[in-house]
Amino acid sequence: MRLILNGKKADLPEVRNAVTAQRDQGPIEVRVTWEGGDMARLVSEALNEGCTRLVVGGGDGSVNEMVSALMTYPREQRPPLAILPLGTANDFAAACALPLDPDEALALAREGRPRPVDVGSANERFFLNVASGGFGARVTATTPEALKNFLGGGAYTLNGLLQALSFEPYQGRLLTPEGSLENRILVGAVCNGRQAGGGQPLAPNALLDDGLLDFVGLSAFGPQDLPQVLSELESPAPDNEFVIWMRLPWAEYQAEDPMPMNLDGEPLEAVPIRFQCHPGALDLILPQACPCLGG
Ligand SMILES: Nc1ncnc2c1ncn2[C@@H]1O[C@H](COP(=O)(O)OP(=O)(O)OP(=O)(O)O)[C@@H](O)[C@H]1O
Repeated sequence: MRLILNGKKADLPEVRNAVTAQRDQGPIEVRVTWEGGDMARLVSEALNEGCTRLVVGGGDGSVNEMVSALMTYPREQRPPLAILPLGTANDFAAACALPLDPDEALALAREGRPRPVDVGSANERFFLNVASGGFGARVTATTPEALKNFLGGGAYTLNGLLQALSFEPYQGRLLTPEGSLENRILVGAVCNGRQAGGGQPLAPNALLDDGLLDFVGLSAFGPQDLPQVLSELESPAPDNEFVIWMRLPWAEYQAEDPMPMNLDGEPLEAVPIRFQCHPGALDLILPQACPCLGG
């Protein structure tokens, strides 16, 4: 088993102790990144040396780098991957109920059963967790709570929704296998995992192994639409007018101007953007009781 660790986290005593303790159970080789780009090189080295199980130690950004590196290899050459969550938010790991304790995470990495999971892509870039767009791409302390939480199941506030009225929406078209949808979107997300932005549950029912991505979004609305928006937030349905909920294998966003996107924490600005689900593209080691697995 080979652990590729984000160098930022390499000195954490709990990581060192966990590796030492787990070495009683069997060998763990450790490699450490120094900067962006090292992950791809270390993955290449691991595959050349015949590694049969990889562990990525870091936050969602490191997981994304690992997945992006693995996706450049043919499916049969991608070894099972485990996650040692060491980020601040660890949104992907948290939604998957992965152990946050390094000892437990490494034990699961060693003993756990690999499960095939989907990987998402936006143009030529990959994401394992969530691609968020519009205002969601730049979720900061000043983002109105309603936009951060609008799909979070009641976490939004009426005041926040009123603030959303002042935002300039992104005018575009979503081309899907089921047809084309003209939209003026305030915020949206394409979800393989369930949560992003430090615990925002954007797609609380998304599954990692359904071969589909959850497209969620909030369309621009006027003051007169508020009751309708509130009722759609309460009970999301596919035929909603303002709150978008769709499960699709792919969709393409077309627009005059690019919408800022954020793929597992990394920025992307492009038009068009083709979102694609790659079913079962990766074997991930997940807990037995992972809520994000359907099959
Ligand atoms: N030794 C290092 N020191 C600093 N940054 C590094 C190092 N090695 C890799 N990186 C960078 O770290 C980033 C990913 O880190 P990480 O996964 O911890 O991010 P994150 O999800 O933003 O985590 P956090 O939640 O801690 O902010 C990548 O952009 C990568 O280029």
